[in-house]
Amino acid sequence: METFGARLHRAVAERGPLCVGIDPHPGLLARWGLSDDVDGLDRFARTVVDALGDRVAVVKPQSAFFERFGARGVAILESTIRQLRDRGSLVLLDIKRGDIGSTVRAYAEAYLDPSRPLYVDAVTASPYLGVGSLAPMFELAAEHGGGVFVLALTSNPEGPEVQHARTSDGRTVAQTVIDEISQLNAGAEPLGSFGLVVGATIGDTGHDLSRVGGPLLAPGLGAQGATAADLRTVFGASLPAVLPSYSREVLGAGPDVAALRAAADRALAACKAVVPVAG
Ligand SMILES: O=c1ccn([C@@H]2O[C@H](COP(=O)(O)O)[C@@H](O)[C@H]2O)c(=O)[nH]1
Repeated sequence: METFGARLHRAVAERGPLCVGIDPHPGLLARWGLSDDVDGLDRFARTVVDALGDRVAVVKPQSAFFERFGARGVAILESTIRQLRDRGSLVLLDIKRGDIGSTVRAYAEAYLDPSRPLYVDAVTASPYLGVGSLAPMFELAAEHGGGVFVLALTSNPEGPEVQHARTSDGRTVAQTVIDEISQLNAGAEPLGSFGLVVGATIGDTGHDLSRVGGPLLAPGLGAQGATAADLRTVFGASLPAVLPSYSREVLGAGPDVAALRAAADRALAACKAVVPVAG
């Protein structure tokens, strides 16, 4: 069984370092001339899949925008995941789940067990009930070749009040998350399956990402104000592990498929100028 880290490494080598989100905001649905209902959601998601599913390394549906429509929205999410997989992009589902361990096990089964309808390549997870509470997610990911991206230094301005707080040993909360995830990836080649979320907006915070050994998802580009050039400041020597992520910046070019592709190509070109890709 090929690990998520190995699949991601290959996908980035083939398609380039880019993740595009599917975030059907009400405002974007309106701009695309779509209704803010399940029909609009379905058309939006299908258009993104048709435009990008066969050319972008990773596509990241944002679960919240599908959950807005209840069971029918989740059914569209299921179908979107299948369509993306058929077109060859890796699917990273942005759910940011976290809970006590026994409940985390159920989340892990929902998203990382290949027999389940919402099975994806990787998910995002929140470590704020303690990184250890996510252990069932790490175990199931390891068993089935999945990946988990854990929030470390998020792109929003409110993040530092929690993430930069100091623990009793003097490290920041974020650094403890970074260090625990680094241990999970020890010895993994060419890339570990356990990643971190580190916003492109955060500037140079002095956190040590040098031993992570897994992918670093960088949201915050485009609509939140960060540029590809900012990745240099945030990641420094860890740039080769960075997976830049854009949602609204690319989606805003729709609904025309050619325009969406052109926007993704522009984003990729900007990232390629900064993020070195191993062959
Ligand atoms: O720190 C984080 C973690 C996750 N996100 C998510 O990424 C996208 C960003 O969308 P844009 O339109 O490119 O701003 C969205 O789904 C967030 O929930 C993040 O922004 N920051």
